[in-house]
Amino acid sequence: MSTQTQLLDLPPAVLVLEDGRIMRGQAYGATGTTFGEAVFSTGMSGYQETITDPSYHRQVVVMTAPHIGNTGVNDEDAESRRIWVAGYVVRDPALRPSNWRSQRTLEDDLRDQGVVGISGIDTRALTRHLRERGAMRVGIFSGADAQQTDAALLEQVREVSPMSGAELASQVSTDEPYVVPAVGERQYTVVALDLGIKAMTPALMAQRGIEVHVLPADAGLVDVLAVPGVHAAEGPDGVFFSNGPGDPATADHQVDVLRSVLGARIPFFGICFGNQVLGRALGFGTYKLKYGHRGINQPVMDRSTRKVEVTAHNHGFAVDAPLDRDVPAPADAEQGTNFGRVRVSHVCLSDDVVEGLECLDLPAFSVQYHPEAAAGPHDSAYLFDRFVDVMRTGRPPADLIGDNAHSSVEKEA
Ligand SMILES: NC(=O)CC[C@H](N)C(=O)O
Repeated sequence: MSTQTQLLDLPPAVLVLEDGRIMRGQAYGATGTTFGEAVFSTGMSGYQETITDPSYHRQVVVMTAPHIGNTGVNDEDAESRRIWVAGYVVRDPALRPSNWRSQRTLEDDLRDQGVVGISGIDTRALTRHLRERGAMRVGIFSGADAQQTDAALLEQVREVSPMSGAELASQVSTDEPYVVPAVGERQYTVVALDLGIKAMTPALMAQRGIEVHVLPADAGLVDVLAVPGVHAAEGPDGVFFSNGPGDPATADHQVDVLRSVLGARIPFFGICFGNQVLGRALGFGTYKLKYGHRGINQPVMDRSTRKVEVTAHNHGFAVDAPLDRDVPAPADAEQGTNFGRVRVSHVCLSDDVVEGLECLDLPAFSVQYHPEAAAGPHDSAYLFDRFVDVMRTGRPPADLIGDNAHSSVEKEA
């Protein structure tokens, strides 16, 4: 228990993992009860972007950095309209934020939005536990709710539905389509399917002259094709599938839409959930990682340039595709499609998890991590330039390596 929070006589709180491990602390944020999947994030900064990332819907996030909240929160850095984490676990929350951009404390926002958290937790021990046993269901109970027997609390946790098999994109997606205008002259029009999109993604596209038409997760091929491109004969110049919460094995609708998009040779880029949907559309499976990748310091290699990037991650599932060779898309034999060859383009250097896919015969690619880097390093911003180059030429990304070095907005800046 931290001395800082101990001094403050806060209501008690208890964290109960589905395997029976129980940790005690103090109420943080809203007081009450919450459930979700316990996962840990290793980012030392960027907590505001983390909690507002819709991909964290139904997840209780444990922060491994011991001090959280030091720079407060502001009206500019949120990645969506609200906080999505189902619960928040910290060791030593900052009692008084200090930053020129700070407008409120982190705890104010958690409390105002009804997000139940817990502080004073030995987050290092909890992280090691999750790393050894895997991500699992968890409950946080605080105030009066903490006054139940451990057995009663555990029983409630074990009734929560697991992340595997959960379809959640429709719960976080926009209800209505909206447009993010291009900065400067409009050069391309892209349809972005909102499976849990973060604000930084359309912003980075807009900076590159892209007008982004964000559509709800249940949009069909007809809706996609109804958006006219600047150059394309029919439909938009490109299609993008965003990050998002839940199990990609449930995304059958989006897989069908994407198969049609690929069949029409419309340039495609996907991030995170979008990468998993591309994997499935091409005929690969997805699987659940033991404890996932979450944080802003994961080493990934772009295998076409052999450059290593430090990258932001938030994923609990991954695509099951062979690393050692290019393969024909399994869907071609199984579904009668004609997608051609596929390559794993990016790989995580910590554990060899597939971090990107590219088609060798179609203008389509995706990454499992977050080039929009909110929060995180900017090493991977070139992928948005690669998307522009793929739209400009209509060619597979591997044909263009070298070209994209010339079109970086960041380099011009
Ligand atoms: N950030 C994301 O898009 C996450 C994708 C998926 N929900 C996963 O956990 O792997």
